Order: sequence, then C-alpha cells, then structure tokens
Amino acid sequence: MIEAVGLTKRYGDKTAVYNLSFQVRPGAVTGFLGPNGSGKSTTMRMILGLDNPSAGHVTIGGYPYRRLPNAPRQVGALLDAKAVHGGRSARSHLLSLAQLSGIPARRVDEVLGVVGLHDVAGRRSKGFSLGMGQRLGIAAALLGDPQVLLFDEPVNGLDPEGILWVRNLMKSLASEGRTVFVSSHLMSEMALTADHLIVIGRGQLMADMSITDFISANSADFARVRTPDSEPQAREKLSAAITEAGGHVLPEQDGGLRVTGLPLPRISDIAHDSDVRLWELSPHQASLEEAYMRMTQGAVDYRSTIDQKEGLQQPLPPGMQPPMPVPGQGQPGWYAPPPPQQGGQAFAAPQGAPVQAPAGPYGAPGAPGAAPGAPAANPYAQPAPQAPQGPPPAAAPSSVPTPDLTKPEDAR
Ligand SMILES: Nc1ncnc2c1ncn2[C@@H]1O[C@H](COP(=O)(O)OP(=O)(O)OP(=O)(O)O)[C@@H](O)[C@H]1O
Repeated sequence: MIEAVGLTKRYGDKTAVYNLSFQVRPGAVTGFLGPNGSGKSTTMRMILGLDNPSAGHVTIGGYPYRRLPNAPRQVGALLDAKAVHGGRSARSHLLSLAQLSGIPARRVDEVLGVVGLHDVAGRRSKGFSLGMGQRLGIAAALLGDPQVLLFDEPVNGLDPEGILWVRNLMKSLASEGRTVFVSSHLMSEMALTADHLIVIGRGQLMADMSITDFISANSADFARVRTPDSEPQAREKLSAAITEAGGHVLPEQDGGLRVTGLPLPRISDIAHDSDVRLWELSPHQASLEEAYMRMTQGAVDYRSTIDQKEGLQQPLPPGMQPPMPVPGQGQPGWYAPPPPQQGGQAFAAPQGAPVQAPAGPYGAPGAPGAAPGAPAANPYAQPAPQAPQGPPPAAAPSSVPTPDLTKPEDAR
C-alpha cells in the first residue's frame, strides 16, 4: 500500500503539491488524475524518493522509498520512458538494470516477452518508436516482479492494440493483489482500466473514491429526447415546454435534446401534453470525462484561447487567478459542459440575450447572477496557505544521490 500524509512540495514560491493525504490500496488499479501541472508527477517522484517533500511524508508498505528493504523487488515504476541510454539495446538496458538489482538475467527475456519486444530485443533503443519506448519502460518496471507499480502516462504513444494491452496488463497486475497506481489524461481509457480514482487540482486532493461514485457525485443522469427529424417545430415546442416545466435542455448534434432536471415519465407527459411525437426517450449517465471536466474546471492552469472564443471559458483579466478548486467538491455553476461536439449554449436562449446562470445541465445549482463560465463570482476564495497538519517530512539520507528514475536501476 502507498500512503501519503500531508504531502507538500514547494519549489521556491511555487507550491506544486499541498497537504495531500491518500492511500493507494493493493488489489485495484487506482487512477491518478489531474489537469496539466496539477502535481501528479511531483507526487509520484516523492513516492519514489526522487524528490523530498517540503512537508508531510509518503510511505510504501510502511517505509519511505529510500528505506524500503530490497526496493527494486518491491516497487517498479515508469516515469519517463524516453530517458534510456539510446546506444544500448533493449536487452542490454534491461540486463544492466537486472544486474544492479540482483535480479536473475532470465527475467529479462521474460519481461521482453511480456511487453512484446522479444523480436527487437537486440536493437538499439534510440531507433525505437514512442510506443516501443513505452513498452521498454514498462518492461523495466516489471523487471523485479514488484508488488507495487507506478505508471505515469503508460499509454502515451501507444497504438490501440498497445492501449488495450496496457489496460489488460494493469488489470491483471491488480487482480494478482498488486498495488497499481497509474496516471493518465485519457479519460475513456481510465474509465475502462481503473477501479478507484484519486483526483488532484493545483496540487490539492479533489476526490478519492471509486469511479462509479466519482461519476455519480460529479454528474447527474440525463435524458436523451428526440423528435422526428422532419418536424423541427416540434423540437422547439417540446424544448420550450420542458424549459417551462423546470427542465434544462441542451441540443445534441444529431438533432436530439439532452434534458436534465426532470424524470423520464415527466418528459413523456410533457411531450404528450404538447402533442409532440417522440422518436427517442432514453436514460443516460454522464461519462467519466464529463464528470472529470466538471470537477476540475476550476483547477485548469493551461487553456486554449480558442476555447475562450468558443465561450466555454471567459478570459481572465491579467494577473487574476481562476477559482481555486475546493477539495472534495465540484465547481457548481462555474462550468457548463457542452453536449458532444457543440458549444455550451442553452438551446432555448435567444441570441444575444443575457443568459442566466443555469441550474447546470447536470443539475448543479448555478452561481447567483453569474453568467455561465464567468469566473468573476468565485464562490471559493482561495484560502491562504497554512502549514499542513501532518507528520514532519521523512528525512531522506542526504548521502543518497538523487536517483534518476529514467534509469530503473536508480528507481529500484
Ligand atoms: N523541478 C521543478 N522546479 C520548479 N517547478 C516545478 C518542478 N517540477 C514541477 N514543477 C512545477 O510543479 C507543478 C506541478 O508539476 P507536475 O509535473 O507535477 O504536474 P503534472 O500534474 O504531472 O503535469 P502534467 O499532467 O502536465 O504532466 C507545475 O507547475 C510545475 O511547473
């Protein structure tokens, strides 16, 4: 098990990770999510003893990594697959790692087979594609047959077959009772792979729960309603009637409507009363991606100006920070996720009319008086950082040279 308590990391005046406490348990794949720059890699580096916490501590099986007995046999990690001596073949790279860690040489061929690189084992790794490099990094992580595995973006650069392979590998490692901690930005993949999620934003814990709980806590079910394509006026009529009855309507690209805030039987009754025929009325649950976007919207540091032009997010005045995420809470009223392939405008809103902060397409209440997406009325004032509560940082022996995880011999 990995356990972080009050983990904090500051680089000068930049707080990369703040007061993080969580456990990563064996027998499950735990996904580690967060926007770019939210502190995932920093956290993983602290878990692996590659960075010292400024405060708090993190242990693996009760020990800080650097004090872990026989660490290479207990913990395997992939942080940066590119950092391999390019002049070495895949086999000699793994062989040198094995020798440094007292791992039998026969294990090298085993892991080359597991990751599908046996046919190119003699080739220099500098000629490897991104995906082959990822596989080599995964092989290095598996070399010691460890009980605890950390993977930072393991599917980066892999083709669909490779992504499927990583998914199955993670699941099978977890089913063997191992602790598997994996970061990824691919929500669809994470939804298929992980059992549990730890989500951080701006270095702070935002969620620590099962995928199922995460989706239901950060999204609401919605109904998909479709009227006959040949009757656009029926669609408008129904949309207006649903809005009048307190529902919230967003158009979908195929002509359907996404309705929140009303149960299906009520929508059916409204359609009947409005004399509108329905081609479809079906229940849906939001995806992990939608739930994640909703939760982390206030914690995104880097955003395209194109999104701003699309009205998904208003540009901040120079020097102004976006709202700070509230750990354990979503960002109600601050972000309206768009329906698939569309902007996030309410279907019934007339062009140019001021749009009221909606109840949120997923049912969350809006910020009073705020336009959707406007950060001005930030309900969450950023608290002044305080000294995190928690045990003092683990004293890493200063004589130990900072290991380079890209060289798995150091990671072990
Ligand atoms: N060595 C360092 N010196 C100064 N700042 C750093 C250092 N390492 C990380 N940071 C900063 O800490 C923050 C967290 O970075 P980190 O790489 O942990 O984020 P991340 O969640 O892994 O991002 P990504 O998803 O883009 O990989 C960033 O603002 C980053 O610039």
